[in-house]
Amino acid sequence: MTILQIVETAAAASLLLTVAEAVRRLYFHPIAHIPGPRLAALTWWYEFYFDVIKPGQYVFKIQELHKKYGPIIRVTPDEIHINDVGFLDTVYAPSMVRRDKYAYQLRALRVPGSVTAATDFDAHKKRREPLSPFFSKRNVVHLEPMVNQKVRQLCQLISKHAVNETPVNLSDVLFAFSNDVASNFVFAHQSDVLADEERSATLRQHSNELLLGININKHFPWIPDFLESLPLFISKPMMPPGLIDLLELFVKARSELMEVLKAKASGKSSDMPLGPTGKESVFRTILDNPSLPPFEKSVLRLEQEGALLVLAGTESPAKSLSIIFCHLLLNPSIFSKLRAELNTVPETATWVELEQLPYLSAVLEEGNRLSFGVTARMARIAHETLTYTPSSHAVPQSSTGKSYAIPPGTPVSITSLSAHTAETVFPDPFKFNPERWLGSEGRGLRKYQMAFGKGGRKCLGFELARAELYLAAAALVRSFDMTLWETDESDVAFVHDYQISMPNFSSKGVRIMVKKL
Ligand code: HEM
Repeated sequence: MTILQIVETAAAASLLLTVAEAVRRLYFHPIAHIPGPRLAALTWWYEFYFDVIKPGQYVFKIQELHKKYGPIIRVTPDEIHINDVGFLDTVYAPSMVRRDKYAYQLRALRVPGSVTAATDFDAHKKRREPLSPFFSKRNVVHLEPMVNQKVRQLCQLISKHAVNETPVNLSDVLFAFSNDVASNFVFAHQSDVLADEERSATLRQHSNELLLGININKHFPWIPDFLESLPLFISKPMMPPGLIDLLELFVKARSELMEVLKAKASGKSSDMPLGPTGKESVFRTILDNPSLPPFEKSVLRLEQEGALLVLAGTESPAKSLSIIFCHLLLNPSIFSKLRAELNTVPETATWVELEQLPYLSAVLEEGNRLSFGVTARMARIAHETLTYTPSSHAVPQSSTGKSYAIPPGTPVSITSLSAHTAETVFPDPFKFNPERWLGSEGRGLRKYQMAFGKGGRKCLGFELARAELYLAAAALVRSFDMTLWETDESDVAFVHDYQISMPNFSSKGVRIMVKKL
């Protein structure tokens, strides 16, 4: 056989295989009966187009596709999306129901050793269980003075701008605030990004740049794999600054871990008051856990766990608070009502006391709803056949009411965009309207709040995030008169999906002018 014949045979064979696979996906695939565009069923390039070429748009395209194809659609060759909040509890089932995560989607995150990246139900449970007491409400209450100290520092920084009559980039300083809180909470050390406003701005910008690469990581994981496999002096000039920051975060997590290992080996105990977990840091919690096997305690895994906890704990609380303040300042009557309610409690009110305030709680719920939490599809995989029958919340309303069997092993998701804009539960969904969360009807809406996820994989940092939101929002509203500066609603609008919501690329963040009260 000549080389030409070999090439021709190989080309013919691969063409034949491609056609056979296309036919399988269209007609013989276990989800071939699910409606949707033929291209999405045929190839992941369809998703790639709306993820990367039309940047961060697939989540919006999916909403459009539902209008044409109904409340259940096939969004990639393997995956289903459902636009029906009546099905939320089935997809994001409670923690005792076996649901796996979808490995393909986790490629975006690049922290395989973290709790959030454990695809298998049992592996996830093993990782999450030792962490849970550290992130419990009791332990967050114990660490509340640390959060309060950061809130005071935040207020002092903003006060300086009041004196100098200069604008504050709230997005930057809130990023520094939540980064410090997350680092100090996880590592039990004193991180102080808030002390340096310029550094805060740079870190937030780098973090944005890292997020902008996240959709490419999912489609082409070999690109960051390749970069990371090279010696740093070669790869560093090619890396986006956010990836360099991430690698530095791994190094920081590793050095924190080494300190903990040293203290553990020497039997030295902490001189800090230890609180309900009896553990000083998250690493100590994991290392002392008797039921975790040694490989779960390896340095490589733990540095990824530490880095993920800081990353997850930084972006989202900062984003929610920026969104909340932008809407409060666009709606002065809501701001005044909130301040009036806050003035009914002493300035020293604790987080648990602030939680009793209905209007503050409603403002935070509404801000979290419009933050959309994790905006990417967070698919879950059931081990049993699921049956989807459109509920009264299905979008569009199904005229046939036809049921669909979803075979075991199929990734299924309902995005936070679908859930938070469901008109049957959130009428006029893009309006900032805290009133909708008030009273018993308002409380009933909480089961549709997806900002923190739902079920066994719900946000681990939920209580810490709530403490930050209550304490920071209350302090800022009570301490300052504020107006937006060169900022409008478009600076907090959900325009691109990069795992979290992003506004127009030209946005500089939420900026305000302040007067100290
Ligand atoms: C407003 C603030 C926050 C929001 C909106 C938020 C949102 C979310 C969401 C939606 C998930 C589920 C992701 C999924 O299903 O794949 C999640 C998971 C997680 N979050 Fe948060 N989060 C916030 C704050 C925090 C904080 C402060 C921390 C820790 C310091 C944290 C740590 C985590 C971790 C470790 C997970 C993975 C849990 C697991 O897989 O078991 N989050 N978060």
